[in-house]
Amino acid sequence: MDRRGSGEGRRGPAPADPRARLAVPRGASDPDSTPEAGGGPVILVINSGSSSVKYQLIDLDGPERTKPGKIENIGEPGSEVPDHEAALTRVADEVSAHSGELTAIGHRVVHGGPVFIEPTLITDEVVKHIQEAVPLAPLHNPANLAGIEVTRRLWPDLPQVAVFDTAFHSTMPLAARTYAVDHEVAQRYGLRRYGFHGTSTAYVSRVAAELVDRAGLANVIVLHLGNGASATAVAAGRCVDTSMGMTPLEGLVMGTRSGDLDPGTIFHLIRGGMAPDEVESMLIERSGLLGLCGDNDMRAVLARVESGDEAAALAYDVYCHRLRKYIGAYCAVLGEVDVIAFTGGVGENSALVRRSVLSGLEHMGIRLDPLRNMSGDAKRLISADDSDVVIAVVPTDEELEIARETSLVVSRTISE
Ligand SMILES: Nc1ncnc2c1ncn2[C@@H]1O[C@H](COP(=O)(O)OP(=O)(O)O)[C@@H](O)[C@H]1O
Ligand SMILES: CC(=O)OP(=O)(O)O
Ligand SMILES: [Mg+2]
Repeated sequence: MDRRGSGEGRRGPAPADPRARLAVPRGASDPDSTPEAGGGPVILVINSGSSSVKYQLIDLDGPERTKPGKIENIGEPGSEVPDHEAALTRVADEVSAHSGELTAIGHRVVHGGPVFIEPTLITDEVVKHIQEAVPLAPLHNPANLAGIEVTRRLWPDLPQVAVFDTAFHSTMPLAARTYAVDHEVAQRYGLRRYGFHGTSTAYVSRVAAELVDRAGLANVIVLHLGNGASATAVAAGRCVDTSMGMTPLEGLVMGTRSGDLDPGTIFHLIRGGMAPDEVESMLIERSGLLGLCGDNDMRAVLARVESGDEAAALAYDVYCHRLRKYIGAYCAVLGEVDVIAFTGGVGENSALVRRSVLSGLEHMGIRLDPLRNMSGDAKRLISADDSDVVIAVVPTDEELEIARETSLVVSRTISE
């Protein structure tokens, strides 16, 4: 087996007009039909965020899909989209030509709390549990819920499925998911690590394992670097450790979140006069790259580093240092690493970040090929031929993963 593989794994060209394929009539509008009745199941995937709603229609038989849609600036001053109701009504208009073909709606939900360890058909009870997890993901769950509430009203007859970021990490061993705090307090308050970005990590780790011909077997470190950022150690398809914790605040430096810090700093701030809510919003909304240099978009940070800006350079160095530290830690956790996979907006697009993060790790058998690292934005291997560990760029596809999981839940429900 050549663990380094040959390099390119580009997807085939997209059909000229994916909508044309989706226009094939489906049986899903017939209440007695199964997802297979009129062809492949067609899933509307909704990723409802605090200020944006991303959506896509996916026909799993192809898979064919519409262009991803995104409605931004929800509720912001001057925006034509005052709230999630308005945004999702717009989505309904956009997909109305296909609404008769829809089999189900799949929602990204960031925090599943202690209850959900797998994708779940949405009921009132499920909504209640997602609500209970709002304090654990205050940037994400309220927006996810807003999306669910509106689509349940707009499409009352369609099955709706919640696909949780936390689900993939439910296999995390106790030693990795347990905080070393007073046991009774931990029990009473439900303190434990959950981990996030699980849908993306499941997809990327599977593709990465296939890239090295070790499907289901490979040890993979997935670095999901988007607005939120996380590192996960995956052994043979199962999460064994991940950088985010009880909430999506722990771990790496992110666009606006601090990641790891001494909990003592929080008491220091509270004793110094800051209210707990103020500390929380400072740490999740005004920290990370934004807190360090005033920009949370990595492209802007990189442009400023280029022009010699010191604050941006420090922000960049802190970001890369933290990431390098987690890679070292997860090499230790996994013992042997087959692939390090970069994904998310930063991970997929920034050759510079990948280079900075991996520099100095050559003695661990982690060697980047500079040209492969620079070329293109598609799925590919970027390690040097003499690297012991394969390094890969794997564009994430949370939407496809959500569509697949949604379809599985719906099929299972129908056959029960
Ligand atoms: N060419 C690029 N170079 C560096 N960073 C990039 C590039 N393109 C996108 N990004 C970064 O990706 C981030 C968004 O990542 P993405 O995964 O799309 O976010 P989300 O978490 O919202 O899904 C942005 O903050 C931006 O800084
Ligand atoms: C959980 C999380 O951080 O998600 P995102 O990267 O979409 O903010
Ligand atoms: Mg994302």
